[in-house]
Amino acid sequence: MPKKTVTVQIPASTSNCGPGFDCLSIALSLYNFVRLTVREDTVIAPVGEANAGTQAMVEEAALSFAQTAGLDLPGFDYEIWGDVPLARGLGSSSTVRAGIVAGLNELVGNPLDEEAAIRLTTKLDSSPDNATAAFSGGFCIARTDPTTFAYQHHIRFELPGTLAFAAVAPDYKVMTDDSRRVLPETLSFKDVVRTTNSLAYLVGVLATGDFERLRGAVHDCIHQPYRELLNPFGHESIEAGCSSGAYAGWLSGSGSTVVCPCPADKVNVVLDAMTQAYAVNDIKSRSYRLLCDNDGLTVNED
Ligand SMILES: Nc1ncnc2c1ncn2[C@@H]1O[C@H](COP(=O)(O)OP(=O)(O)OP(=O)(O)O)[C@@H](O)[C@H]1O
Ligand SMILES: N[C@@H](CCO)C(=O)O
Repeated sequence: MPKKTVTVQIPASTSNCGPGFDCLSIALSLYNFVRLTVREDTVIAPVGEANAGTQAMVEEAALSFAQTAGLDLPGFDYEIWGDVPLARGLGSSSTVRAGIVAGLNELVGNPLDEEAAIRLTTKLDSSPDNATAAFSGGFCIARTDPTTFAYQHHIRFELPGTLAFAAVAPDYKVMTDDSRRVLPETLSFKDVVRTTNSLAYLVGVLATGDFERLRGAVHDCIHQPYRELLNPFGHESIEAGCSSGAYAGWLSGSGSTVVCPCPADKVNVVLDAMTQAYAVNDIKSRSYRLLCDNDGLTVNED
């Protein structure tokens, strides 16, 4: 094996973007890092402490990578660090899984192309939206198989630095599994029509860059309303952001972070308003001034 140590930088992402459930995602300028160093034996070991959950997540990703690539599993030491908050809807679990897959792929000579690596990460993480943005960067539209929901392909385009993303992560966690359990089995025809219209319009606006057209146009009736109980004051925070100059707002992924796309010169005032909506209800929060990451994950040999 020619390479011994690689470090992968992986962007966070805000998925769904309101109406684009499980298919839209925007990579963000907030990062996690995964460093892998090949060992002489077959052990997979953390550098320093790691909890059992993280160890299991890394081992599962490594085993699946080896099976998919048709290779013997190399032993390696791993380190994971970065700024993406856990269980806050900014794709933290996807960053870790994508980092392991991309790092191992590089160490063994890149047997998987990007689409195969995204497919594997989606299989591990069940989030085609987050996985696509983590690898490709930019604004991504993921296509999944209509029967199995397995990842197929994606389309991506870049977003400019004039468009900022005000993100506020309240001081409570929401696990994706819990947030999917509250979703309904069936939906009303009107709710699907409303959401589909908004989804198509949102993609059109982001593709053409006339962001003013987002105002009042981004609605979701198929998952956000059902997730409100798990995300107290998220709706109020989005409303406050929109009233302070944001173009729109949505629950990021499965929550708990809320994100408002806004003109870059308004991001501070928007963030203040969004944060205040939690503060008046005695909920602490962390705010992030972000841009779209148009590069996606990068792999560097140390
Ligand atoms: N940096 C990390 N190190 C170790 N484990 C992590 C890390 N990031 C995420 N995880 C694992 O993933 C779980 C969170 O995954 P989950 O899918 O619920 O949230 P998320 O990825 O932050 O949100 P979303 O998928 O909605 O964007 C954590 O509880 C932890 O077990
Ligand atoms: N699209 C996913 C993202 C979370 O991983 C969801 O909303 O459940």
